[in-house]
Amino acid sequence: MFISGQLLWRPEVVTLVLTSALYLLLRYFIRDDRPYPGFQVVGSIPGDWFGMKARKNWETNAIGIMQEGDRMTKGRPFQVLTNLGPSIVLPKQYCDEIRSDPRLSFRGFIERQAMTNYPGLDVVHVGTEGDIVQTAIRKNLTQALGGLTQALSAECASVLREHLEPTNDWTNTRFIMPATQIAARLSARVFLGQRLCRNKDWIEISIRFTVVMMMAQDALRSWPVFLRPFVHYFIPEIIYLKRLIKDSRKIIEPELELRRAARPGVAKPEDSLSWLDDVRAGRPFDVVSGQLFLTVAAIHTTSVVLTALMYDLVKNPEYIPLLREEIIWVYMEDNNNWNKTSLYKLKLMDSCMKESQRLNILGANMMNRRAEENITLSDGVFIPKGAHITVPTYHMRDREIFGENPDQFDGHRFLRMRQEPGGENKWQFVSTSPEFLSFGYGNHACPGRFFASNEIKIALARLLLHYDWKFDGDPPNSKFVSRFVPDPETVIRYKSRTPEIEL
Ligand code: HEM
Repeated sequence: MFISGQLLWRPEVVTLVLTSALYLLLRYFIRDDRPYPGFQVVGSIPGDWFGMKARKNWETNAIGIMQEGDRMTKGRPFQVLTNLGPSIVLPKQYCDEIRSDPRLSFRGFIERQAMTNYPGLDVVHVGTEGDIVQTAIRKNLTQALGGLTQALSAECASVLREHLEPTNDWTNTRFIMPATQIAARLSARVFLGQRLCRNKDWIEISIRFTVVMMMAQDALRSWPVFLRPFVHYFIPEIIYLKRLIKDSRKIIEPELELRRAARPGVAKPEDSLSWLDDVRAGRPFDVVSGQLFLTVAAIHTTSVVLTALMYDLVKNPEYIPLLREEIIWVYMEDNNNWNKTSLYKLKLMDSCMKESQRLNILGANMMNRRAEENITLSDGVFIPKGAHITVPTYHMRDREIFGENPDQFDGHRFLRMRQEPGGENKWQFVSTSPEFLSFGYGNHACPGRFFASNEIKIALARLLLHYDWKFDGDPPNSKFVSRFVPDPETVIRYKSRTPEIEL
């Protein structure tokens, strides 16, 4: 007892104890996950001082927590402790009120999610300045889409030759890999143009960038808030991310210089490199960051949606011959060509795509925004400046909205819903509404969804006409329950078939 008492007062032990106490105090008081006043917290765990268990709970059971919140508050707003910090959950009846409120910013959400206050991670912030990317997609890309179908289809054929080699035997593919290549190459075709779209280094960077960025965010977030300003310089994932940005500059900037140096009057290539430069109209804007932001927004989202769709079709193979028939009919009706309206006519395909997206939504919550001012909603709910809000998506399996067997894949569901009065515009793959939040809703709803829709249709037409598909064993599923994440190890099987028509 006496010896241990003496030991306790040795200077090194006292220093250690005081340092540890100071560390714990700082960690407790300087944090970014303190709940907001005035909203019931759902999903917290007593004694979980640093919110570690609550974050884990959110990761594995976000839908369950929000459904519990809905039950506890009888449909009123409440808050949850997400892995990014607290968020106020507004049920879907608030969607129309908040959709266009300029005081609710998407950029603020990105700032917290991507930790854009740190060099390297700030690339998505730089890339979204002045809504230049968003305008270029809304205005230029969407208008150009009708004329791009043939070029994208040819690009897709080239990807498939390389990544789903022709074979007469049933062959395994980890489908997320070719799906990612398709999304990366088709995106590169419209983002960087013909000259750079097959540049292997760029394709590699564009696929890797999002993954490294997410790893870098996780690595930094694992440090206590007060240490982050010191440690971010030494985090290997952030150092690697900065290298990828530098490498991107080496690829994109010479092409940009060439175009800027082109003689006036010479037509510029139709791609986002030109559009971003046009839309910025002399305003300072880093086009390379803009392109990297676009790859983050476009590639893994599209490849995951395409993968979920293929899983659903191999699980429900009765749709494959019906879809083939529709593709052949539309293509032949349009004089053996993809013209401006051909993809719109693929209505069963559109319905299957939407059904798959309904069942395999990428997030348990959407419409993530930060309040840039104090806001009082029409029913008196007060959202303090700086608070983050979000809307749950679990109602996308609601029988009252979507009809019978809402947990089962029904490829005709949205085709039927489109035929009901007022349904034609509401239930297309690209339509957004409070009931269907896969592309978000309102001012910041995904502007790239029209391009994503075309990419998926073009790719699926080739995947179904040129290959047969099946799976052996258990049906392929998502890695997580609350959001669709394909397990990269999941294998489905394919073999070549002779297409009835040459696309
Ligand atoms: C199927 C694939 C895709 C899905 C599921 C998807 C989903 C989303 C979602 C949920 C949002 C947030 C919307 C909100 O909070 O209201 C978003 C935003 C965005 N998406 Fe997509 N997206 C996809 C493909 C693309 C593509 C291909 C592009 C580019 C061509 C793109 C560009 C963007 C941009 C720029 C934003 C930010 C909008 C803003 O800041 O206002 N997305 N997307």
